[in-house]
Amino acid sequence: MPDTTTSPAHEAADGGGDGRDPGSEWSGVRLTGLGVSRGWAAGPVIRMAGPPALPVARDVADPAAEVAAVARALEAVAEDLNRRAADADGEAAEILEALAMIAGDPMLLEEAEGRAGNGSDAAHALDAAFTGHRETLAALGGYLAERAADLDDLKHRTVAVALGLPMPGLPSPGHPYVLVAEDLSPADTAGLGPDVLALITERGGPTSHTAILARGKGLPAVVACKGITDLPDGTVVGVDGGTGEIAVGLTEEETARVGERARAERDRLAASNGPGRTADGHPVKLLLNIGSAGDLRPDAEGVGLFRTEFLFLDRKQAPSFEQQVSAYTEVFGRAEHVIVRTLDAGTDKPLPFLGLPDEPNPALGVRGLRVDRLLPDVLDTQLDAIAEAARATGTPAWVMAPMVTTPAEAGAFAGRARARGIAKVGAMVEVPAAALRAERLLREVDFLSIGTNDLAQYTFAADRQHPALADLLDPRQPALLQLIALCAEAGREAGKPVGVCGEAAGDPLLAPLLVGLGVTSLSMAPVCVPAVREALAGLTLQDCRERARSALD
Ligand SMILES: C=C(OP(=O)(O)O)C(=O)O
Ligand SMILES: [Mg+2]
Repeated sequence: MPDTTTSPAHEAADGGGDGRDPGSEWSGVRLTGLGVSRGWAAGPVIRMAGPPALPVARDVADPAAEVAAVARALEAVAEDLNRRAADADGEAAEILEALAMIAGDPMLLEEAEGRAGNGSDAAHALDAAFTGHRETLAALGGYLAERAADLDDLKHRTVAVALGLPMPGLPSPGHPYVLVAEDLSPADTAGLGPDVLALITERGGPTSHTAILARGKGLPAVVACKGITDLPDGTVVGVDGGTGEIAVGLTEEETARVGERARAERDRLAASNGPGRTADGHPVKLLLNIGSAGDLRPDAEGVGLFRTEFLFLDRKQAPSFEQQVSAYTEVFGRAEHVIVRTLDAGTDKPLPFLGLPDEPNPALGVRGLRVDRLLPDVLDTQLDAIAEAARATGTPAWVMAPMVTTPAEAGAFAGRARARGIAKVGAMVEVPAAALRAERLLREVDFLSIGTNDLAQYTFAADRQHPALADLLDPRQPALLQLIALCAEAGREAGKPVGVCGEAAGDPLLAPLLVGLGVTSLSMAPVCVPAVREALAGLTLQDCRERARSALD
């Protein structure tokens, strides 16, 4: 593999800066998707393989060769998992080691070898052996039944090896690469290692949680890119996460230039600092959207959205009170103002440990605060843990609930939070019903935070993950702006803060418009702060208001 890689991804490059688009200078074939996380990168693509399809059983001429192939496949999978475990730490390492042990289980080997010795080809022998073990575990119920999904994962890996296909799951080629996938789960995205330069998916939408996680990691990302999974592994591409342009077959010189541009842009934006304000000094708090303490930045004005569910995405067991206290304490100890959002599970953010039932229409089902209807203990434990972390650090906790729909829900949530001594209680506005009743909501809570990602999804009845509906989800749509204006007006009358924490807040073209509508803070991925600060500093409050007025028209 020639050394054609560059890694601006981890340098928090932002493509918005000097107005030049390095993509416009790239030669060769182009593919286009939706740019969802700005920054540039160049390097060889590697596709994330899906589970292998089991072909029709072969006639076996040499059973001994199949027996040997079975053993080799199990060994290769165990070795790969152990290698990954050595590179990981904490819980991830423990999970990988446990999986490696299952792959090395002598009973499994004996079962699969027995089938291969009796005339099955290696892939079918492995498939049958894993399926048998899975059924046994599922029948035992409880914790062991939960391990059944692990066996499916191992089965897919070993069968892929036996068929000579790449193992499914995140690749670990040992060099930097651009990750290409049909789609990625939030857990896959959260687990991306430092060798991933950028990610490109064939499906996905601009406000999907995969896009949000990529932005949080400062990783250039393009979604809804048709044809990207047809590229052979190793093809060198240039990625512009701002425009969504992918240049295929970049030259070495072009690759090097991408790295230089990204570095220069990073340096330029790093020079911007200080609190958010317009040219005439109107203050607008610029806050961070984080998923863990690792996303914090020292120069920020605080955290406007701590997505606590991102801490627990791939867990099979509910996090304990103590584990939560420790995670929240880590953040409270390092930031003075933190708004914690209680767990927002469901639809595109599955939390397996909750064991929520499958639903025909999950985005309209039991998600966010509604999970409390089925599992009230989960919210109680989380509020206890937040209150304890606040006490331990002396940081006054601000807490808000996702997917609040009615003032009664807001009031009930506020009552439970206040009973624990939580300083400020808020509601997210993500459902049009909540925006329409913002004034009533503010009788129950101390602040509102507008989640434009979901508010757009529910206002326009357009799935936020749907690549073909991005135009409907555009937050410039007057209907959405009108709902935001209603909330801001209610906040002004009540004398209570109303912020925006959806992805719109981090867009330097939209941020002034939101300020013009009257919102008091903008919370965004850390990588977006410098460009938004710069955009606000170039306009007066009156300019912002005029932009808002013409957008509403
Ligand atoms: C901030 C929001 O919440 P999330 O993206 O996590 O659903 C939103 O919906 O805008
Ligand atoms: Mg939301």
